[in-house]
Amino acid sequence: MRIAVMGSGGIGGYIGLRLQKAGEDVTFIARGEHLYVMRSRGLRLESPLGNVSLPSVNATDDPAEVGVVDLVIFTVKLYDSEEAAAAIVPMVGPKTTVLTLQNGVDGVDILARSVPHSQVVGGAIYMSTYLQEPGLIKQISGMTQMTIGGRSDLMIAAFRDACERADGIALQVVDDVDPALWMKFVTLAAFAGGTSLMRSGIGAIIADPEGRKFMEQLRDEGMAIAAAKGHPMPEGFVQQTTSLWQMLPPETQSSMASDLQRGKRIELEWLSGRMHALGQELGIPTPAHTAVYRALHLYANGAPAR
Ligand SMILES: NC(=O)C1=CN([C@@H]2O[C@H](COP(=O)(O)OP(=O)(O)OC[C@H]3O[C@@H](n4cnc5c(N)ncnc54)[C@H](OP(=O)(O)O)[C@@H]3O)[C@@H](O)[C@H]2O)C=CC1
Ligand SMILES: CC(C)(CO)C(=O)C(=O)O
Repeated sequence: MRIAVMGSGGIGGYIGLRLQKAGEDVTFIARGEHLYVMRSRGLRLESPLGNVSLPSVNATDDPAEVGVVDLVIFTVKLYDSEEAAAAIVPMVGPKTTVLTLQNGVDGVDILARSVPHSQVVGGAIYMSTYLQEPGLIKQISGMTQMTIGGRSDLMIAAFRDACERADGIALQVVDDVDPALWMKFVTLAAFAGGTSLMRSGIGAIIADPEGRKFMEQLRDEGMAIAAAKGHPMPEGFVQQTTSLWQMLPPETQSSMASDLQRGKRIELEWLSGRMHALGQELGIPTPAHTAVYRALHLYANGAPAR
């Protein structure tokens, strides 16, 4: 199958590399220095699961040059979504499926403003990867799980076969992905908000009684919002998140926290910002998410000038 990866950073670069290694025809859409390095030296992965090197990859910054593909894997940050969604249109024919693996619950709707809603599939991915330097993806834990929708979609069936042949991707395909998206949203909005605002790995936060309370508040607010939107968290969710916080290596923090530390833009608007907005719409108080949103808003577009 012909696959294009729109946004070849931590997640897109990782999935695209794994699929090309498994024999798929992959084109990476990228820009800047990363594109230049991929074109001249290929793409590498450093991973606890084993390092991988692709000396040669197809990479471009121009989706029109690629033409129509079978599957677009959409992995730009949420703040780049509107522009990137408009840019993929030349790669989307009537039989193309567009799979978003973005965090939050807005990815599908943003894409559906540029391509037909019926061709967009959502997915929730549990993985920790980032672009360490141009041409080099770093994976910092062995997590490889993703749950995506589109069980009756032919392109998703082909994608599932490709993932089975590939290393380092544990894929589950379901009919209705909304429960998985909302569960990740509630979990991640708390994790990203807490580790970003408290500037620490999860271990130190939950060892501190007030830090732990704040994490619990973030989680409980998310659960109330999700339930009011018709997506209650499953039985045992509270215990599950508590165990997750305890099991993760103590230094673990979210991708939003590491973007914040590196002075990059952050996906605040679609995580705590979305919880805050939904709280206002539904009349549900979200004091912890609102505090995260307001306190980090100054940094949403990258480190402010001093
Ligand atoms: N990284 C992780 O561990 C996880 C991330 N996620 C989610 O996955 C999504 C992607 O995150 P992540 O992979 O970390 O993001 P990255 O920033 O690592 O990668 C996104 C890439 O897309 C590029 N890009 C953006 N717009 C365009 C464009 N128009 N044309 C070409 N390239 C473009 C960016 O380039 P540039 O740098 O120049 O802007 C960047 O290289 C996010 O929603 C994130 O929340 C989910 C689970 C875990
Ligand atoms: C918590 C984690 C690593 C899980 O995939 C994540 O989604 C993120 O940090 O953005």
